[in-house]
Amino acid sequence: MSDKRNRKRAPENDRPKVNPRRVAFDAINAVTADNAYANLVLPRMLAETDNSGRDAALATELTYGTLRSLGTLEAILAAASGREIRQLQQDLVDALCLGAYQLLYMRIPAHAAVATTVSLVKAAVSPRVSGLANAVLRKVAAKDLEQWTEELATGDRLHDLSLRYAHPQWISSEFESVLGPEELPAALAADNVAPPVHLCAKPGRITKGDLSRESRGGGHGQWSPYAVYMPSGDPGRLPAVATGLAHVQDEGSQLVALQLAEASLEGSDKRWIDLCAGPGGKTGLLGAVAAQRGAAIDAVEIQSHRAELVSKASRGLPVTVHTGDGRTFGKAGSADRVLVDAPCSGLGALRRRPEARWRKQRSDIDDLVPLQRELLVSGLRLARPGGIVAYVTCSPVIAETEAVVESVLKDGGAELVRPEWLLKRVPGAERGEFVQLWPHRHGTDAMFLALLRKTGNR
Ligand SMILES: C[S@@+](CC[C@H](N)C(=O)[O-])C[C@H]1O[C@@H](n2cnc3c(N)ncnc32)[C@H](O)[C@@H]1O
Repeated sequence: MSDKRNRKRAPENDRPKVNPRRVAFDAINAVTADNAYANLVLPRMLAETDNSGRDAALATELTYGTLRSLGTLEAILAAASGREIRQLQQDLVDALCLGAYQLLYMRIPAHAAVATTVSLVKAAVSPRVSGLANAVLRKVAAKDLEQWTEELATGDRLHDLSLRYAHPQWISSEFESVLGPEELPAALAADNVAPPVHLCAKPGRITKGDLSRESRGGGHGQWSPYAVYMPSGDPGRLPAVATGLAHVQDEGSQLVALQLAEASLEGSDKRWIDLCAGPGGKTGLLGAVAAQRGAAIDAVEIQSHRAELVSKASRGLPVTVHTGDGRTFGKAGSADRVLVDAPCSGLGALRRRPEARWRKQRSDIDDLVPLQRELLVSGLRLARPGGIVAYVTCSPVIAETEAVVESVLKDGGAELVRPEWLLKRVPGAERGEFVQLWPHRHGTDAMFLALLRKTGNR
């Protein structure tokens, strides 16, 4: 076992300097062995080991890149070692994947990648298996990624693409069902590129220009009127973010929230409900828009710690946060606009969460669909006749997007509305009567939106 759990935090001045490969190994091992999330565990480890600048960038590339490519790396390591990868101890697999990633995906010379990984295995796994590590990595180094993926290709198109772009085959298949075969490689490739941080300049609180200057030249977003791209650095350190004038939010998430606010509506427009609000990105943006229009929002979140995040995200805005179940919340017919940003598989945000694709299973989606359906039904119950409901997921998968909407529409009392505002701004976002954004087309997460109008009593 690695000794990471025993490493105590040393006083500031005599903290041990830990090399970036060891930090990456510890982070990868925390993800594979302890189910940690890389984006939470790595920044903490970097801070604890005083790694910053180029060392931190190297540790981040090694950790994120290795985790993203795990399935492909394991397949190559299995072929190179001539054994099932599951037969090896987890720490050794992690170190071998880290070494293979450097050999196949980075421009690190083979002798350096092999030597540093063998040293790491000696120190962090066991000297007994360093010979095995050396032999396996030398075999991996004998071919480049192209040659390995050709060697492991089966001729099954989806299998071969999934291996090449490091996705589980079932995810490739789900994307293909929406996109078709031609665009699939681009969609898979886009998941392997870390996106810039997207900021949202809350309307009426700070301008895009001021936020862009504060974030040292972050460019204006392409689609959302409030988006600023932050090229590098910690957004939490920006005064505008620290004081709540701006927040971190994917541009696609901004667009779908704004589409709810921009949908045309006759009659009263004062009471909005955000039915699945945590952690509060959309509530923060919609709260700022509501403040400008004299409307108010009830934000509902079932998990209390996430409800606290919503309160923080909407400080100073006309938002009341409720910890509760969106399926039973509120009075029927009481809302003018309702957002149902349903819990979903998150397959539209794989580029942000390096390990996520290997953790999810198709059955997770089947488990979510009944809840998604109930939340949408509740959203329609809460809307007044003529009121607007936006059903949103951060996933393009048919079962949790259009299939949910179509099954709810069958019950009557609602009709689809064309999301005009968004479709005019964003070319290539039309998916039948719905919106579908994509990382490879729009540089946003793959957000889905259906806009519905309540036509009668439900
Ligand atoms: C996709 S996230 C929402 C993201 C959020 N709208 C934002 O933009 O930051 C879905 C949220 O719904 C919450 N949730 C799950 N089941 C719920 C329920 N029955 N009622 C209310 N919230 C629920 C989850 O805890 C999660 O925080």
